[in-house]
Amino acid sequence: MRLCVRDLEMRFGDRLIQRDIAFDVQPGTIFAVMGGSGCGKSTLLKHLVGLLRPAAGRVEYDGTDYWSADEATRATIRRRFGMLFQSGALWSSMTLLENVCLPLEQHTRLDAKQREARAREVLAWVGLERFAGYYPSDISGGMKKRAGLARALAAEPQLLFLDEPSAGLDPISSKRLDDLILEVRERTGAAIVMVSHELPSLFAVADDGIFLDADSRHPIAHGSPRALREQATHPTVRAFLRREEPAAPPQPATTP
Ligand SMILES: Nc1ncnc2c1ncn2[C@@H]1O[C@H](COP(=O)(O)OP(=O)(O)OP(=O)(O)O)[C@@H](O)[C@H]1O
Repeated sequence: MRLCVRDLEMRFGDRLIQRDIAFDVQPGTIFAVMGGSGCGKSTLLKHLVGLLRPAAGRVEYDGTDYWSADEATRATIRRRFGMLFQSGALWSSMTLLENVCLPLEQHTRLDAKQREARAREVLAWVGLERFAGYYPSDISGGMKKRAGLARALAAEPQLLFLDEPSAGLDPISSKRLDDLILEVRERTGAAIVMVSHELPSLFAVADDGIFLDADSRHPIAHGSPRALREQATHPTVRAFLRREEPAAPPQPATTP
């Protein structure tokens, strides 16, 4: 499924978060949403998945404007999404298997046996087949992220939204998750939109992306994180991707 965003403006009440956002994400592309803390990355994801309505502009899926469509069409579009949100923790009272079965109950017509088979298949894919009967409290942070990814993948989404997938993980678990994300793209051909602060992850997986600026409240760069690291001229983008010190603001002239 192709995602196309045009002239998007996001507000909370009177407060402008970002404006003039425009980009396309083709199937099989991993697209990064970058920017400093509080610039509106998670808010953008919520606009893309239909949780927040844009103040202006369009979010189109395969040419259909999400917010102009009727509710039945929107629901059909949403069924093609898989989501791994920061706050979208696993249900603590359910085993990993039950957690992964849940979206299959909601979004597919598979019977109980087929659901379990599919859930075991995706758990095996993320390396958690032996832990299907465990509760989230009994596994590590990295394993929880992988279980969350399994749940997001269970119903074979065409578009996968990942909010800070590797936040809080050690470098080895983080690298493992990056490899999984690349494998997901390889196996499913899904488009993946990912919010991340983790530079190694961004450089390893993303093919394209957008950089949102918290000060000017609009995008200031567009391209793959690797290319932007080499070519971006904007000091904020360079500071973020190259860990350079931002340019010092001009100092007022001092008079003795
Ligand atoms: N429901 C809300 N109501 C009002 N303001 C909000 C709401 N959610 C977020 N904000 C504000 O919108 C701005 C953007 O928040 P958002 O969480 O999207 O930033 P972010 O780029 O994802 O930040 P971080 O990298 O720290 O997670 C912030 O100033 C935040 O305080």
